[in-house]
Amino acid sequence: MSKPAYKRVLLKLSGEALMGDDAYGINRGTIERMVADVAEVAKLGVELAIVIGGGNIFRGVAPGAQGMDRATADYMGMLATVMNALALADAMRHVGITARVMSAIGIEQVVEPYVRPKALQYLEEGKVVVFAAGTGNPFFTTDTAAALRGSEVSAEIVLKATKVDGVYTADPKKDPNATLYSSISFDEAIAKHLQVMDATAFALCRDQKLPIKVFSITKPGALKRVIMGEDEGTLVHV
Ligand SMILES: Nc1ncnc2c1ncn2[C@@H]1O[C@H](COP(=O)(O)OP(=O)(O)OP(=O)(O)O)[C@@H](O)[C@H]1O
Ligand SMILES: O=c1ccn([C@@H]2O[C@H](COP(=O)(O)O)[C@@H](O)[C@H]2O)c(=O)[nH]1
Repeated sequence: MSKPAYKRVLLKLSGEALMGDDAYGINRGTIERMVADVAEVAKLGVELAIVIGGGNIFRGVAPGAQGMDRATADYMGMLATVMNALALADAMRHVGITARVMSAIGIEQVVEPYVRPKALQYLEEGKVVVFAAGTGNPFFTTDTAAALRGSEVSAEIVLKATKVDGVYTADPKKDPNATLYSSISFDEAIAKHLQVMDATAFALCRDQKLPIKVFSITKPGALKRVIMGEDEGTLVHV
């Protein structure tokens, strides 16, 4: 039987994808499907560190944040990711996966703080680690948190599980003529201002020689195919 292509990965899960067809929030069926995909690869023995986005909650409250100072709005966004992380860990518990949530901002009564050696210990023990609250700093994104935590835990690759099936020449949701790359270099993705991830995340991964795979979290079996090293999504490389 073929073996997974990776021993340790950083999986960036789209917050927005969690809302499924709803206007915002967490759709029960969607989170269950996502967790079933995660459980399938965790059971293969792959060490999984997860960063979850917050768009499903944050974009729902965004109109109320209009006129607010940017840093305050960003802290609200980070808190949204904590809610998603808690929901994700709870859904994993239901399917027999042990997960630990670690937050980049101090809210000890709710979740334990991010401590790198502890995160590494959990991964070595086979627990799934969910990194909440992004980088802990405003003016960043959870994509950058994925690049940062992926580098810190020495993941072999960042897997960006999102709503589109890879990196396109333009946003495929806006441009019907956009075409899919099977691979692209960091320099080209940055130079072409491809918005599928922010430039800070691309630059950090490039500097750390940490490849990124962008693929669809809504496509059945895609996560497993990526983990098995099969042809799926777009590879962003040095
Ligand atoms: N060149 C491109 N190729 C692919 N997708 C692109 C491109 N440019 C823009 N996009 C958009 O980027 C989106 C993915 O990035 P985004 O960070 O917005 O979402 P996410 O990471 O899935 O969600 P969240 O921020 O809630 O975690 C896609 O849904 C797509 O519409
Ligand atoms: O390091 C970070 C991560 C996130 N934020 C804020 O949270 C929201 C939601 O994150 P997404 O990456 O868009 O899912 C983001 O828009 C920021 O406002 C942050 O400030 N710092």
